[in-house]
Amino acid sequence: MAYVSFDSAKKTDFVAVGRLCIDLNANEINRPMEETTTFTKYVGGSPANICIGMSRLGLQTGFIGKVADDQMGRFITRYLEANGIETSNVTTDRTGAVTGLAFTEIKSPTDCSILMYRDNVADLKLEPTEVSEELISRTKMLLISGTALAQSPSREAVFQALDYAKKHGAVIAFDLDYRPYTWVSDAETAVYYNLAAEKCDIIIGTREEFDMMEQFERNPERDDRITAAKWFDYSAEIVVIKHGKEGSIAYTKDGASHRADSYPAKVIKTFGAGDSYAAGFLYGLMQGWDISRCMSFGSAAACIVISSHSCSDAMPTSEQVNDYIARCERGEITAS
Ligand SMILES: Nc1ncnc2c1ncn2[C@@H]1O[C@H](COP(=O)(O)OP(=O)(O)O)[C@@H](O)[C@H]1O
Ligand SMILES: O=C(O)C[C@@H](O)[C@H](O)C(=O)COP(=O)(O)O
Repeated sequence: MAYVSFDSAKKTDFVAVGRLCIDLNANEINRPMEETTTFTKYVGGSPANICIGMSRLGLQTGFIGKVADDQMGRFITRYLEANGIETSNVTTDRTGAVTGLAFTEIKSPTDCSILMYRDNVADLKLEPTEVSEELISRTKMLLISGTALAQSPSREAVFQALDYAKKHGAVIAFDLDYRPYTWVSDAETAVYYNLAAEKCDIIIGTREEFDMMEQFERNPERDDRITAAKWFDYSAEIVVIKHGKEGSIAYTKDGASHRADSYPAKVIKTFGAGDSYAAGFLYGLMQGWDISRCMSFGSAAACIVISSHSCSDAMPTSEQVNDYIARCERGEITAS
């Protein structure tokens, strides 16, 4: 059964709005940042990673965002273009804002952290007037990501994109992508996350991200079913709650739930799991697959990325994901 339907007459499959940044991933893995001296540069930012993932999977994609007027900004735009992503709505900041940097620390496969440099970043300067209604009008699915709600004018730009998506019948997906350091207060965070989530058809987040959104509500047992049920009174058709290595659970508006285990992986670092899972899951929905198959495909995509050094550059093709699932089924891959 299809929980969301896509307008096949539209030319563009998928557009993401929000953060375009740089990841600098430690080359010396299994070491704290204090002892790390070299890094490899990749395009980063959660919505950018998801969009790159969708493009690798073979979809027609585009991005709505803002980059700094510097070498890093041009590196990002060129990488998107090289990956077949339409950049007509990637604008360039003219105020001297900088590119956001994420330095990743890989202390062990399970102990990873991210040090973000995000003062005066270009991605949060996207203006609502810069959001292209024309692009959204020809797009089957729009993805928003929570960090873009952290500050004006990017916050208003996201709400403008949501308005255009509603007006033109695009399916709206929300990857919660909660990064505490971009926000001023917990209350402000919860209020804007909830306002945006009300408008979305598909909501994907970790248990901890939903906990943040529920700080004014009663869910003492942190019950996934209670979390999901709230959103079916608004626009949601599917709510996915991720539990790291423990897998994920998806609830649908008809009251059903679907659980997916994770696949084994030789983990290098855990970041990037959520972005690749989202790309795989949303791609599956666009193919008309049932929810369990979408979750399984997302889970395998996540394993490929966490077994790799990068997030964006490691986003798999559908052949790679299918091959990974087949190898797991044959018992050829075991956990690290
Ligand atoms: N250590 C792991 N081994 C195998 N799969 C994992 C692991 N960590 C995460 N995953 C997969 O990635 C998905 C998303 O990961 P999760 O950590 O919940 O999201 P996020 O990266 O957004 O915090 C999980 O549902 C699971 O399928
Ligand atoms: O989102 C960022 O700005 C950083 C990402 O590019 C980074 O690699 C990462 O943290 C991925 O996040 P996840 O998929 O939620 O683990």
